[in-house]
Amino acid sequence: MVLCPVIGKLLHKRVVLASASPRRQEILSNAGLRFEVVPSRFKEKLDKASFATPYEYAMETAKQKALEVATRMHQKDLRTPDVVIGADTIVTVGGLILEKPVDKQDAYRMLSRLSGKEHSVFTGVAIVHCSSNDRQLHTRVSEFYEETTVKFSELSEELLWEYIHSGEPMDKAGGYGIQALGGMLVESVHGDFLNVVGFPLNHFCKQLVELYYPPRPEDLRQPVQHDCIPAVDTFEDLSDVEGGGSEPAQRETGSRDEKAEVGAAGQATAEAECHRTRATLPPFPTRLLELLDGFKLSKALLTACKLKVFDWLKREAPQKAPDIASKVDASACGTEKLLDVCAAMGLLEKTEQGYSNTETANLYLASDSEYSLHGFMLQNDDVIWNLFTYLEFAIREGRNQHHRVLGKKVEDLFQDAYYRSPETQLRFMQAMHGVAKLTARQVATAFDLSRFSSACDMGGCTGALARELAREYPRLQVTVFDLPDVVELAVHFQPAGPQAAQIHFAAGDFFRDPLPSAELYVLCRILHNWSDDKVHKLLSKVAESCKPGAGLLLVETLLDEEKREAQGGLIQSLNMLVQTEGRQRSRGEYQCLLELHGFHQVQVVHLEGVLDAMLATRVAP
Ligand SMILES: O=c1[nH]cc([C@@H]2O[C@H](COP(=O)(O)OP(=O)(O)OP(=O)(O)O)[C@@H](O)[C@H]2O)c(=O)[nH]1
Repeated sequence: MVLCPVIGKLLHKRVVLASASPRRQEILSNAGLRFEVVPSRFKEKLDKASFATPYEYAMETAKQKALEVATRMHQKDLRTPDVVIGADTIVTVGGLILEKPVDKQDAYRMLSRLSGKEHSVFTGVAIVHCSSNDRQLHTRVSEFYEETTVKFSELSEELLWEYIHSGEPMDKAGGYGIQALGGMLVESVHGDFLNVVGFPLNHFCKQLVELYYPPRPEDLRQPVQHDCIPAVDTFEDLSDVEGGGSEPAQRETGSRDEKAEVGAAGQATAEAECHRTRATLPPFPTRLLELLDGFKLSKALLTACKLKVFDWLKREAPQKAPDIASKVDASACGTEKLLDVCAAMGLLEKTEQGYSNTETANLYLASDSEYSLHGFMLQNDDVIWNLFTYLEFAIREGRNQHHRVLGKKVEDLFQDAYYRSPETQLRFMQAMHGVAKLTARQVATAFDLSRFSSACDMGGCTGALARELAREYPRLQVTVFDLPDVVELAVHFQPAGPQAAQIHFAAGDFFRDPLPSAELYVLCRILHNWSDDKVHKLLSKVAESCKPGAGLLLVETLLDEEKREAQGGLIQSLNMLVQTEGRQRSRGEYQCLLELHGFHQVQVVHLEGVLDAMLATRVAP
């Protein structure tokens, strides 16, 4: 049901939300709006000093975000949207404009400025109506802003840092999310709460009413409240039997009379249709259909990686579809379709001259980039995709599905599945190397580890994390402990450099062989592979090898205790089910495991992305 009937005016139009903000998406879809999401690429770098007021800055940014999307969609030969909505939320305090923090220190600066004070939150909104004539894009912009004042309690340093480490501030204006943990910092709110969250829904509906039902001259003679959303019977009066054209209504005197001239039967049918639509048409299931299409998008991304499309385009760009097709040895028509989808997903740029990589593709999808995830993509395409086709069996049986994919029994997960041939082992190691390189710096710097002089990275694979630990702590000696086959290949992943002397590889099986001695043991994305029994076995071996005061650095994606949030973590749970013998665990579960094995003083830091790091200290037994 659409509460605000004017939202229904947009149901027949192609509406695009030019925003990556999940909050805006949620607010608008809860209001029954059907829309596509195309995040804007407009860089939020307007000169703040050139605006007389902060809200003008927010409105202009919102407008530029929406116009960038409208222009890009029009140019890309996608169908020009009818309406593009852009928004920008800022916080102002003491004459300063605060946007999203760039790092934890920035979040700290913002939140300490807000502590104990009142500040304003402005959201600027732009509604851009688009039309296309002779391939030219025409736009009409309607913009507005909303202000809400929020007062914070005095925040202690401890609370402030705990909040920052939760990771919540990073993608939020002013460094807090009033709708979640940040709500605990707030003493009072004056004005529209949703405006603080990122989208002033009430004002938006009023703006639509103004756009689609501008007051008639006779209304203007009567005392009419223009800032209200009309009551439902007012809307009945205003109902538009055409169900909405692509333009907002340009009400002219007499437009009602024209409707009155419609034949009685026709009017009755149209009214009945209008009532039926309003009463029975449920909100369009945009999100559901996007979820359904998710696997097709993944497969398109994986296929483009497998065909090395991004490698060819990194070498030479722009290139037309037939040229790429001949290089990747594929049909021209199929390649063009794949390239267009990649462009629509924001992985490629499409211009008259041809296709080029976006920055994301150059950074992460080309196989020779420093932070390439190409190996991880291939592992997903060749192994994980197949395992997920048996998800139903995994759910029914409660175990991994390698036996179905491989057609034989798997006794030893790594030897029989991942390392069953030199090719599968290399692909697995390349995948792990890509992910580890991307996250190693955050893991190495999550805590101050300078008190340790030796570390053992258990199952450390190619040594990507060891390298970052060595870089961060020049007096640390790191042993990478992994299976003999892994150690043999790992040298190929180790670049020469000053850290090489700090890193050593030791071959062994951590379930069977003695562990190398160290002051700090690292288990990074290891325990989630194993059953509770094996986790106990491993932790007791680590505990036995530790002297009092030794550390254990555990890195995993932690589930929340109720297993409701952290979509990434919950998907990892399914991933672990189809792929491994283990499972994702919550912070509480890990804390219990650690304490049971004599590791106390557990500290937790949430890292960017989905990982969490826990540091615990071995106490005397
Ligand atoms: O209490 C809350 N305050 C603010 C937010 C979220 O903060 C961001 C504001 O950033 P911006 O307006 O630049 O929007 P982006 O997220 O970068 O997305 P665009 O693609 O639209 O630029 C916004 O997401 C708010 O929702 C919050 O969640 N709580």
